[in-house]
Amino acid sequence: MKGASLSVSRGMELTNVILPLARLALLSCVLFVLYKIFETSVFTYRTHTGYKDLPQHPRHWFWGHLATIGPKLNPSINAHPDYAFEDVWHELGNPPAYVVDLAPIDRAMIIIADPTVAESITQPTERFRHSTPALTKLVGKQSLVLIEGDNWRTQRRRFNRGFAPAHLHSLVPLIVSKTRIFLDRLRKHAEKGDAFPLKELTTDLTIDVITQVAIDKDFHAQTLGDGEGAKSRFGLLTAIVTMSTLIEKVGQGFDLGAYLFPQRRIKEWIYDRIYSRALHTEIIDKLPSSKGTSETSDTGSGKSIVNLALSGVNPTPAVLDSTISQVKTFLFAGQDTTSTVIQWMAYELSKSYPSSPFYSDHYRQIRERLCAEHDEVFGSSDPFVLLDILERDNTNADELLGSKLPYTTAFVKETLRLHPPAGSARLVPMAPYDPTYPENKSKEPYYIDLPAWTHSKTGEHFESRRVRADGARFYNCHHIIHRNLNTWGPDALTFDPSRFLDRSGKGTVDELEEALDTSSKAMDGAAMKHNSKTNLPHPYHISTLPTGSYRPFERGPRTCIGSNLAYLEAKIVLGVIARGFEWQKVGLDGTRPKPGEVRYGGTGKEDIKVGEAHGWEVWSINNVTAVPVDAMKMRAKLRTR
Ligand code: HEM
Repeated sequence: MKGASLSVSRGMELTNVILPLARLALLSCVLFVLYKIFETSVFTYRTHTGYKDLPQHPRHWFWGHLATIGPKLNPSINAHPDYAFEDVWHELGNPPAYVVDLAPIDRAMIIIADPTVAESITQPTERFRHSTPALTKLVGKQSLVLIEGDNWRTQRRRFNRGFAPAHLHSLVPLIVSKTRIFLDRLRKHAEKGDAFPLKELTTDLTIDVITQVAIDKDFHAQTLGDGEGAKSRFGLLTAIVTMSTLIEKVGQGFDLGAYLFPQRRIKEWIYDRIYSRALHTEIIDKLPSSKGTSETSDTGSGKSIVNLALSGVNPTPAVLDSTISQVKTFLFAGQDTTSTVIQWMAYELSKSYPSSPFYSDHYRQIRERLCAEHDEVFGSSDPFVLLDILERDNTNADELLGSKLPYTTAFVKETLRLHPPAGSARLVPMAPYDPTYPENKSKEPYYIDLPAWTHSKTGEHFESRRVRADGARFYNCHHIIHRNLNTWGPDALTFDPSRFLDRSGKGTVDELEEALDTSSKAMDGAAMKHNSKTNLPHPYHISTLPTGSYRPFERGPRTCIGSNLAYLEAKIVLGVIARGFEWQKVGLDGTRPKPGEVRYGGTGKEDIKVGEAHGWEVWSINNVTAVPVDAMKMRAKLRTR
């Protein structure tokens, strides 16, 4: 009896504790839902009234553009949202910018197709000293991509040294040694004659390069088998790849599943811990105080980006934490992007062989010109001799990989024009009050200037005007900007490196950048009249286009820190894959297309529909950056001369 009354009183005690807690939890949920409804209503009202002066589809009074554009952005369509944005842009008559109003599900997004509008978002202004705040979601709250203001400026300065061309050129032998392993793996596929996903090889290569360059550590991504060492279930390399699949993607709208079932967040948290801990060990171990020397390294170079960033700095816990965040960003941003460029270069080369459905003399001549340049600079005896030359003596790597290879540089640039791996997403807090950015102090509305434009279908002319656009997300859609016929001319969709050569056909990256600046100053920013009598290698040559027409690495203060490294890697690899191999794009089943037949490289039924609709062989999907849908399945054959 006594025992029974004891358990009753214990039960009552428990009820007394649990009930108030349950009530509190319920109240919090109700308050949270009410807050969300309030926030959504504010956005819905403001976006419906605020952006009415921007070109757009007809809008539903409550659902905005969700009914018309939402289905095109459905993540189950296995294609990057850029294609949907491009479709809508054509439907609207190719305006300089237009609005996609996703309220009440998500913030409105202003899609930018015109270089001058893109420039206004990314150049410094009085309100945003380092350009409009970034929006990209990336690993680590302290990531260079996410931080703002003076914090960003200090971090960027610390790391700029490690990405400067002079420093990177000193690392050429190291990049070459990694490229040799890549070459061996390619050779094996060529000997077997099998169809293989090129992405596996290129991503392993870029991971090897970026880990070595950033922290001076060789993780042997190219030689480790799956499940071994850093590629084991909880290894660093697995964490890098897994994290990139978990990051929230801009342009995919509100994900109810992620809200209700937070498994993804938990997985993200676990892999982030693994990632941070492994890097912590690497970075702390290499601190002078840990081993009594600052020159510890796998390669003995002691010149990693982290070493340079930490030299002369007091390594406080805050400094180390932020350093780890930056390294995480470099490891993430430095592999997929460059890997993708290499894949598209091989794809563009494949069009120069008769087995491609897109084969023409135009593509064959491009390849011949590229290979002739390599023959001239490196000698024609052995297609891979450039690796020996660059490894032996890197004192003139600058000249060899720069001014001596103008066509190679132009080829890489043109690949980045037609296949940009990333756009740029920015966000302006809403004035006078933004519930999601209460710290925003500005009470001023934000405006963008739309240049005059003519509707491509109706011919209707619209004068330039100033449009209120605060609270919106801006998306500089590099995919559209780089394919804009108004800017790049009628052959904008054709791969042609000559757009980037100077008059003599010999130009360096630096000279070209200079040409860009000079032309912009001389040109008043407006679209140019293209004079076919000028002596330029292409009628819509880069030097005749408005400032900011070409922006694969974005422009302004927050331009990509890794662009020099990406160019360097891409040019060395192009030197190997252009002369050394014959490329053939194949479908997922690896079979060879019949002459004139277009093969699709998708992953399922939906993909095939997407590809068929556009006549594409391969296209991009959204993996935070844009990556080829089928991991670029190819066949490679050793070239005989
Ligand atoms: C072909 C290769 C690459 C492309 C196309 C590319 C593209 C871009 C773009 C478009 C941005 C601007 C993002 C925005 O405004 O939201 C950016 C920023 C950035 N990229 Fe790259 N990137 C490449 C390679 C790399 C490499 C190799 C690294 C590092 C090792 C890197 C590190 C970064 C970082 C840290 C930022 C942020 C810079 C800042 O805000 O100060 N990227 N990149």
